[in-house]
Amino acid sequence: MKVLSVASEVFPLVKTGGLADVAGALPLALGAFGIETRTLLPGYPSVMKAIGKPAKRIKLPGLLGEPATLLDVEHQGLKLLVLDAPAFFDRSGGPYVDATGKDYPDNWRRFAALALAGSEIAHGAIAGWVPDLVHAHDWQGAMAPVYMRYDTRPERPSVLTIHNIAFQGQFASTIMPGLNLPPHAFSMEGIEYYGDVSYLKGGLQAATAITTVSPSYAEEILTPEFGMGLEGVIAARIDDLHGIVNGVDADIWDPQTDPMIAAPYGAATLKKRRKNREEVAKYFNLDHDDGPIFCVVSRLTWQKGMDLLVDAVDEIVQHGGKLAILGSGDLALEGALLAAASRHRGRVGMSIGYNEPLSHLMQAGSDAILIPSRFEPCGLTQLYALRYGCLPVVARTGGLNDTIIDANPAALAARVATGIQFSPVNSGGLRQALRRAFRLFDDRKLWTQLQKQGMKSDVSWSGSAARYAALYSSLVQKGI
Ligand SMILES: Nc1ncnc2c1ncn2[C@@H]1O[C@H](COP(=O)(O)OP(=O)(O)O[C@H]2O[C@H](CO)[C@@H](O)[C@H](O)[C@H]2O)[C@@H](O)[C@H]1O
Repeated sequence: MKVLSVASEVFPLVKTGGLADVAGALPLALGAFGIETRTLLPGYPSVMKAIGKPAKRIKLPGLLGEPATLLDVEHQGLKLLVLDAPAFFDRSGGPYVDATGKDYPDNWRRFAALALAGSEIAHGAIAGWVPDLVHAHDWQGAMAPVYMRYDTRPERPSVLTIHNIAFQGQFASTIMPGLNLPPHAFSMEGIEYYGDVSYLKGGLQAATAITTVSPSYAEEILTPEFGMGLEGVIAARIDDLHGIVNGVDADIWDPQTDPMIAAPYGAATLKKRRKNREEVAKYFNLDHDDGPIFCVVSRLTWQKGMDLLVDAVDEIVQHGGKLAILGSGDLALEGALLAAASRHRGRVGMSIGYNEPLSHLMQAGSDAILIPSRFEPCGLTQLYALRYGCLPVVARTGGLNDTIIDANPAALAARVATGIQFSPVNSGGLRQALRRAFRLFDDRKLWTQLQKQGMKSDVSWSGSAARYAALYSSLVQKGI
């Protein structure tokens, strides 16, 4: 089977968050099920620089009036179709924001163009390679099923995956004439949303099936609390909704072979973690004592519960713990955490920014990772933590609920616990979870047992890739 994946970021070429990890790893895992995935992604300058000479260049008819070429290239095992469309993607700054952090004003055109290219590929733009199905990711890819639906040529099945419903790609209706869609697409059944245009809503209506990245989150987004206004649209499609938990690329995230950590180790050689722990302490200027090192690797946002972390810092320090934070995001949260770091020198350290190698070292050298998210479609950092023997302390929500087994008495007795879950997700809940973590850490034998149980968890892609493969097959067999 041939599948076209449409994503705005793909690891290792361009990453701002978990979407890139999934878009980079899932195609490789699907190979084992006889599925050949090609991934369509924007030709940002960094991507254009990183890819070698393309095997083929395929000229597309002008995309929304701009010249565009597909570069057919293989990169680290991934088959890519890089959309070389300089009017949209050749600019300094990030994938979505300019150098000052402001959204590009033409994001609506940029990601409509990406999606339109996906639809053109589905309709045979590449001679000899017509996908059986298109798999689009998040709002940036969501218009691919929309363009396919409103095309007069025969439609192919499509899947839209929601990685984060908080980002919906909502724009003023004045963009309609620029989208090259028939006027009736601006309707309840199409992309109209409270008088605006919503790419995600349009995709949810047009895609043959909808997936999200954990079973719990699939249930949560049916409620007003988590659906962010789209709960009604999703409820109407409940028969086509699937929750499939993410996996991790087990080759990249392997403490036995990871070149980004100070000392490799495995479940049988946990003592070797110590060297990584020392390096984390050194990097963050933390005291070299036995108090547990908690870490945070995250976007610093309300979603991730970083205001709850601000409230919990003093508690960590009072109990003799230490905290290493890597992240960036909301300026007020950055400021509050920096203030905590200067208030607690030697106990709290912070690195603002995005640092992939450091994130690996922190998983390898910290004792526990804190993930107090208010909502978490899946979450990947707790899965990396399981692989690295770094105990996840997580909010009981979404994928965190589905992937971590709380160290309650029954789970401890059955020797299946892999972390700590807390609820309600508020400052009190997090502080209570921290107190539990300190108690467990005091019993080193038990702590080691928890680390080992976590490291035994199957967080690979194999089970979930099988579920995607089965879904694709059923959709292709059923047809439109
Ligand atoms: N400062 C930093 N430096 C280095 N690395 C950093 C970093 N900040 C974050 N990261 C990395 O970025 C990724 C974040 O992935 P998550 O799944 O935790 O959340 P995100 O909200 O981006 O993804 C959304 O999509 C994914 C994929 O489906 C869902 O798991 C998730 O719930 C959903 O919110 C991880 O690989 C993490 O290590």
